[in-house]
Amino acid sequence: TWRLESAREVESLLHYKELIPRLEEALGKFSSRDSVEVIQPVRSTVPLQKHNGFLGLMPTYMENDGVLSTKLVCFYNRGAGSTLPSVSATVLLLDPESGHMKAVMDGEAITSMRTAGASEISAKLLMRPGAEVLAILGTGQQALSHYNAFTEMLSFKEVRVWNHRREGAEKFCRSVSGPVTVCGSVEEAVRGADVIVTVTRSTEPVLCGRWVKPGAHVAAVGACRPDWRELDDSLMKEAVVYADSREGAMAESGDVILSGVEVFAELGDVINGIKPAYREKTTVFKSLGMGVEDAVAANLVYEQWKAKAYKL
Ligand SMILES: NC(=O)C1=CN([C@@H]2O[C@H](COP(=O)(O)OP(=O)(O)OC[C@H]3O[C@@H](n4cnc5c(N)ncnc54)[C@H](O)[C@@H]3O)[C@@H](O)[C@H]2O)C=CC1
Ligand SMILES: O=C(O)C1=NCCCC1
Repeated sequence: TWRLESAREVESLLHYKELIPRLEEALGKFSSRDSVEVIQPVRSTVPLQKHNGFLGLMPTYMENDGVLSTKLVCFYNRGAGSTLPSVSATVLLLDPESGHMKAVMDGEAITSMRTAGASEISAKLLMRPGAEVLAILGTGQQALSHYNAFTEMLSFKEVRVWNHRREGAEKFCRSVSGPVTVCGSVEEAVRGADVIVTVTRSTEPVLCGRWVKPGAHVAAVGACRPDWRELDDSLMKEAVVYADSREGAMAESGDVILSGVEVFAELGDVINGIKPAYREKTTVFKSLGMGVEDAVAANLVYEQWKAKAYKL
C-alpha cells in the first residue's frame, strides 16, 4: 500500500490544469447515470454530536476507468476559539478486482482542490462573458483554494474578500500572492461582482439576493447540511439553480430544501449538452462535494506519484 499522508505532498502532485479537465469529464460521466461510468451513492453521514461535527462516507466506483475509492471526511462547525481544521479527510484507493488497498492518502488537499476545481468549472460555464470582479465570502481553507483556482484558470480585474472577522480577511490577503481588497461588509464585497464564492461555516444566510447584480454567478460551497444556509430565499428564488448532484442537493442542501426551489440542472448536464447554461441570468451552483471528484483527484495523485517514484 502506498501511503501519502502529508497534505503538502498530495498538494505538490495536484495541479489545476490537469485536475480540472478530469473533474469536468467526471461530472459529465456522473450525470450520464450510466453505472459502468460512475456508481456514487449520496454521502452517508454520522453525527458526531459531542464535537459538533459529522463523519461523511463517500464511496465511488468508476468501472470503465478501473477506479474504486472512498473518502472518509469529518467536518465540524467549530467555535471561534478552535485551532483544529473544519474539514479532515482521508482517501482510500482500492484495486476493484482484488479489493486490496492501493493507496491511502491525506484528503485535505484533495478536498480543497477538487471543490475549488468544480466551482471553477461552474464559473467557466455559467458566468457572463467578460466577468471582471470576483468576491469571496469567507477566508478559510476553501477560500484559499478557490482564490488559487479562480485566479490561475480565469482572469479577473479585481478580487474582493469579506470575512465575519476582519483579521481573518487581512491574514488571507497576506497569504496570497496577488492583490485583494478587504471589504467591511458582505454588501460592499458583492455589489457589482460578476462571480461570488461563498465558503463560510455559517448556518444562517450571509448572502442576500438584493445585493447581487442580475446575471451574476454564485458558487455556493458552504452550508452542506439540510438545516444550514448561506444564501437567502430571495437569491435562491431569483436564480437558476445548478448542483453537482441533484440527489445530493435535495438530501443535504439547506439552501435548496428550505427555500423550496428546484434544481434546474446538474453541472454534468450542461457539460453533456443536455441542459443550457444560462450565462445571462443570475445563476447559483450549489456544491455539496462528490465522491467521484475525490476518486479522479486521488487517481491523478496516484498516477503522478508512481511516475515520480519510477523516474527516481
Ligand atoms: N461543497 C463542498 O464540496 C465542500 C464544502 N465545504 C464547506 O465549505 C465551508 C468552508 O470550509 P473551510 O474553508 O474548510 O472552513 P474554514 O473553517 O477553513 O473556513 C470557514 C470560514 O468561514 C468563516 N466563518 C465561520 N463562522 C462564520 C459565520 N457564522 N458567518 C460567516 N463566516 C463564518 C471563518 O472565519 C472562515 O473564514 C464549510 O461549510 C465546509 O463544510 C468544505 C469542503 C468541501
Ligand atoms: O465533499 C466533501 O468533502 C465535503 N462536503 C461538505 C462538507 C465538508 C466535506
